[in-house]
Parts: sequence; C-alpha cells; structure tokens
Amino acid sequence: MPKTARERLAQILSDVEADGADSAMLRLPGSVLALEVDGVGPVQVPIRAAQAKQLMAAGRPAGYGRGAQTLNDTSVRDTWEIAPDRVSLGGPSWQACLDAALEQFGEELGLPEGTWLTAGLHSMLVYGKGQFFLPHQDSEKHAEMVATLVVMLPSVHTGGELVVDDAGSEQVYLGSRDDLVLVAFYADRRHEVRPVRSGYRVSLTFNLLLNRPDGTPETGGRAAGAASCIKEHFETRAVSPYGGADLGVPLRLAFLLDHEYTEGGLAAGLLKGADAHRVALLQDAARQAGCESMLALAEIKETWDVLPDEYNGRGGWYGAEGGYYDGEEAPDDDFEGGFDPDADDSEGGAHQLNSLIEGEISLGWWIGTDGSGAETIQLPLGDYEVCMVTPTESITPYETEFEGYMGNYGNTLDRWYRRAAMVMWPREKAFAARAEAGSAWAMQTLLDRIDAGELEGARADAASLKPFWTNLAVDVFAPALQVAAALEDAAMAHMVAAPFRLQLLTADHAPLLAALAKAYGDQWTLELVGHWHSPNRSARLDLSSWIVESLLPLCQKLHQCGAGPVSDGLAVLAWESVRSGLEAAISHKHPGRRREYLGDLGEPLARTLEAASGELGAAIAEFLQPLGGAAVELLVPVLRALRLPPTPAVLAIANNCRERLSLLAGQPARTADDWSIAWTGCGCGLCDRLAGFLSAPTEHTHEWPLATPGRQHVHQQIDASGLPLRHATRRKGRPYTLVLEKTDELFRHEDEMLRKAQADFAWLMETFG
Ligand SMILES: O=C(O)CCC(=O)C(=O)O
Ligand SMILES: [Fe+2]
Repeated sequence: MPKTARERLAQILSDVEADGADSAMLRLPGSVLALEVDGVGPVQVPIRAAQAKQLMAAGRPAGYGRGAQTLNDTSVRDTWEIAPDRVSLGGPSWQACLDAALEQFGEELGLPEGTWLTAGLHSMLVYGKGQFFLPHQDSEKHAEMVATLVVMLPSVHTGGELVVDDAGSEQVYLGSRDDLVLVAFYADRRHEVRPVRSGYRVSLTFNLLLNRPDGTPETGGRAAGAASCIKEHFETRAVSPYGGADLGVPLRLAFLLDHEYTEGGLAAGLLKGADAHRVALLQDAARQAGCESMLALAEIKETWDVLPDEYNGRGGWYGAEGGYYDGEEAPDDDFEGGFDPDADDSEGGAHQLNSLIEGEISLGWWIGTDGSGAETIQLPLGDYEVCMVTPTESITPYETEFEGYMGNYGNTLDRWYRRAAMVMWPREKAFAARAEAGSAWAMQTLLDRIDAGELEGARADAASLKPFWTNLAVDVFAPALQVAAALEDAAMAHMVAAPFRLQLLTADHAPLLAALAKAYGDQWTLELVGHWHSPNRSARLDLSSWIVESLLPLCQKLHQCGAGPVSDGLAVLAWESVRSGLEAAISHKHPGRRREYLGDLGEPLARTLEAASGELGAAIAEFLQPLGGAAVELLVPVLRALRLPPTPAVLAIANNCRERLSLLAGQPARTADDWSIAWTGCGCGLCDRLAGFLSAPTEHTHEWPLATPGRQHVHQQIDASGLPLRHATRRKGRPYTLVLEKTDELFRHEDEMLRKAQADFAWLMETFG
C-alpha cells in the first residue's frame, strides 16, 4: 500500500535527529570547585566521613513534590538536603569550567543552534549508607527549565548510582574519588539514585534553563518536502479503516511530540531534544503549506490486549510506573496529578503488550506558537488526523490499570499517557478548526466581526459551526449567548445557543437572556431554555439542585433586566419539574420513603414559589389543596424552607397545612390493645387475607401455610409498604409456614408522628398565626 501523506511526513520528521542524547556526562578535576557551607565551613574533597556527618547535621530530610504539596516519605526519598542559599560555590576557574561544561552539554543534548544553558543551584544532597531516591521526574520549576544538572562531589563510596532513563535504556552514572562527575539530563527523564552501600555520597543539583535569541532555527530544504505532505493531507479525503466510510477532507493534522511538557513549558522556544527541531521544521512547512498552527497538550488512553502472565518478561523501565517529583512544589497540578506513588507494580510494567484494541486521543489545552491564545479546549482526534515518529506505546504511561480477563478480549490493560502535539490547519479553515475544539476564542472572533460591522461574514462563520456544535463546556456558554443575541437571525441564533445544559444557567446570564428575549421574543427564549432542559430529548434531567441554587436569583435579576415573562416561564418550568417529582413521591407506598422524597422537594418547591408570579403561585396552592394526608409531609418542609415574606399563595398553603395539622395533632393516641393496621395491597386474594389480619385489632400473630410463590408475594408487599411486621418462614412441613407478627414499631411510630404533628402545628401557629 502506498504511504499516506501523514506517514511520509512522519518519515521526514524521523530523519530530523535531535543529534543528541537525553543525558550526558563529563568529569572535572575535584580541585576546580571551592565549596563552602554555612555552619560547616569549607568542604574538603574527597569528602571524608567526619565532614559528611557535619553536612548531614547541617541539613534536613529532603521532601519530594507531589501536586502542590511537598511530602516527606523516606520510603520514596531518603537523603539529607541543604538549601542553596547556604552553599557557596567558588574557585578561580569554577565559573569558566561550568560555562564550558554547559556548552558541551548543550551540544550533546542536541539543543537548537544559537541557544545556550544557564545553571541555577537547586540543592546540596548528602546520602549515607542505605539512603536513596526512587525513580521520579524533576518538577519544572520555571517555564525555561529544560534539564537538570547533577554534580557528584568526590568521595569514597559504593552504590549510590545515578540511573537515568535515556530514551528507554538505562544510563548508569557513578561518582568518583577524585573528580567532579557532572551529569545533565532532560527534566522529563525519569531517574533515580540507588541506595548507597558504603561511605557517603554528596551531590549538588542545578536547574538548567534554556536561553535563546529571538528568531527561529534554520530548518533547511526538508521543510519544502514536509510542506507538500501537509498540503496533500489537507486535500485528500480520509477513509474510515472500519467499513471504508468517507470522512471527508481532514480539518487538521496533529503531530505528537516525544517529551512531556507542562502548560508553562510548552512554547516553541523551549522544546526538548528532537521536538525542538521537528517543531521548527513543521512550523516552516506549515507556513509554506498555508497553514496556521498551535501547540497543544494531549491526553491519550490506550486499551491493550496483553499476553497471559506466563509470557511476562519484565520490560521497560524496571516496572516503575509510579513516579515522584523532587524538591519544592511543582508548577502545575494537572501535569503530575497522575503519578501515583502507591501504584502497585503488578498493575503496570510487567505485562507484555499483544495488540492494541482501542486508542483515544484528545487535546485539552492549547497555545499559539507565538505564545498567545492559551485556552482550555475539548477536542477528540481521529487516527486520520494524527501523525507521530515515536509510537505512544513506547512512552511510559502515567497510569496503568490491568483489567484482567474481559471475556471477548482476553486480558486487557488500560494505559494513560500525556503527550504534547503541534496541531495545524489550513488558514482559511481556521475558524471552524478552532471552534470545533470548543474554543471561546471562536465566539470572541465572531463578536469582533459583528462589532466591526461584518455581520454577513460572521453569519457565514456561525453557520459553519453547525455540524459539530454540540455538548459544549461552560466556558463557551456566555460568549455563545452573546453571539446569538448579536446575529439578528433567529434560526442561527438558536443553533449557536442551543448545545448547553440548563444547569449552567445562573443569575450572571440574566442580562444575556434578557437581550435574547429582546432580539427574538419571549417565546423564542423560553423554547431555547426548554431545549437546554432536555438536551438529548429523552431523559429530562433532575432540576432540584439548579432550582435550589440558581432559580430565585436568576428570576430576580431577569425582572431587573425587564425580562419578567422569561422569569415567569422559568418558574413554570421549575414547577413542572417539582410537580412530576411530587407525583412520583406521593404515590410511594412505603411511608418512610415517601416522607423522605416529599421532604426533599421542600426546598425546590419553596424556591419555586418565591420565584413564581402571582398567577403561578395560586395555581400551585390550588394543586396542593386536594392532596391527601401525605401533603403535610411536603407542606411543612416547604413552609420551613421559605425565606421571603409570604405571598397570598404561601398564606393559602399555610392555611391548608394548618387544617391538616390540627386534625393530626388532635387525634387521640392509639390505645394499648389496638393492633389494627389499615392497609390495602394489590387487590389479589393473598393481599386481601393479609389486609384482614392487619386490620383485626386483637390479632397479634398469624401462621399461614403457603407455597413459595405466595410467600414471596407477601414478603414483597410487606417490605414495599414498610409495614411494622416481622415476617419469617418456618421451614417445616409442606408447604412451609409464613409466620407474621405485628411489632411495637406500630405504637412507637404513631407516637412519634403525633408528637411531630404537634410540634409542627405549634411552629405554624407561631410563624403564620
Ligand atoms: O542526588 C542526585 O544525584 C540526584 C537527586 C535528584 O534526582 C533530585 O534531587 O531530584
Ligand atoms: Fe531528580
């Protein structure tokens, strides 16, 4: 099969070598560095035991960063640390030697032409026998931090190797008795310090920052070849690998990078290793192909079929799926949230991948290559839009979950990765390409065009949203409403404003809703709101928490904005939602559950009454009037949840409630010998017999020989109605006997209800008179 444009592009990019490694080492004579530590004085090399002990005494146990926290856990990191402000580095030739070393590291790590490194001391570390630091990544404390430099000071020791994961293979670096051993590695490389077996190991760590002049590196003639692949990609219709459906011409192309980045570190000038060269070349090529580009962070999930356990070879980074960050807090929670020091080894590295079942890639954040326009987005990518040199499975996942045997799939393993990407699209399709990512930028662009008087152009752009304008995130809600109001086209405005959920609507949106009502009418606006209430037309969402939190302030603000009819419409919608909850709750047979469900409706109904117009309030009061005795279980919670001065409707409800409560509170208590329970079942003969036993005031127990199906029915009826009845089966004879016994709960419960009714009645009289 001929190669696709994407595959040829990946081929061109794979030839762009970082011509560099991920880590590099060089040695300097111990004598070039004169070192002094506050409270210890000058440090003599090689460092001997007595001085190492002084240094330990001057330090404190080192922590490691996880999220925003710095943790101390000696099973992860066990070493002594001295803060950099207590360490001075000198010696006549130290700075010159360090500068020369950094220049050499820059070349060996393959940093772009014209850039240079500078080093900032991060800490001094002292390891005694048995001390170590488990595999981890260093947190990138500054956007410019691309690498770490470790300087191992001369001392006699064994163990304490610094092991760096260099593109999948381990590089092991040892300290020396007489020399300074300098090791530099990209900051996203996992590394560890193995336990010291004898003697003392002392090291200095530095953050290496990348400095660059303005202007981009030279990319050479390859850019033209890459540009023609990009053009071809955007001109060739994609075909689904499953069933061959025509997917149309791709709207974008995402090239996945090899290193990991934080939001702060993802900038064209700060890329690591081969990424820097490839992105420079791609930027050049994209320009030549008439494309716009952005840098993005991608989340990838892969589901693999893995070989059964007996095939397991332990591959990869010696099973270390968990990771830690050293030092102080890390810049970005999200970036490292997934590293789980508790990750069980058996979850991860030990499984041998067989075949990929499914892969999902989506972009969650992006930024312009010029550093502008950073925003959170939500953009799933199809395989036909993605291209890479390094396959994802050869990268270390940040989380792994072994599913075990999944029936049709054998053993499956889920792996999650974070990668960065450069995304591009044809310049003339920029609006759609960015809008599809759920970009608030796209909405702002439309508003700017409308403000500039380009209403026609803005409408054409807005129309292009239609195929993918669904299920949008909260960030886009307000801007979309603003655009909708400005379009002056009712159908298009509906399309732009439709794909949201009612739960997002708060008092802040009242002015926008009022503007929509002014532009397109109250009816149109209420239809839109109705659409938000049932985005998928089938399942209506439970509105209770929205009613409790947002309805009243929203309605009040709508009135202030002159949109009273919209407010009234929202209150009607809220009432419809409460009413359907009410109808479901009141028909519940189990009195305990019915009371609970009705009680839960108290607050939503109170807020609805407060938001309701006089007319709706009257209708609600009227609806509640004829409800049976159970109404009290709703009315009391409603009245107790009210906060505004009572309206006529509220007073009518209070009256209704008072009448019912006075009846309940005035009832005589059950006499001690009255065991009658009023109940009706499903109407079958068994239920009738049960009802007969229940209603008899003197019958306390009942023995009932009954075959299995009948017993089951009776058990179910008793449980569903929450009857105060013990019901057990005596497994003797044929058929078995159902033994029923009324319990004291009958008296206790009624007594409790009576006292509650009396307390509620007193409260009501005091509050409403
Ligand atoms: O002590 C060392 O060699 C390195 C320690 C380290 O990895 C760190 O501090 O992050
Ligand atoms: Fe480290």
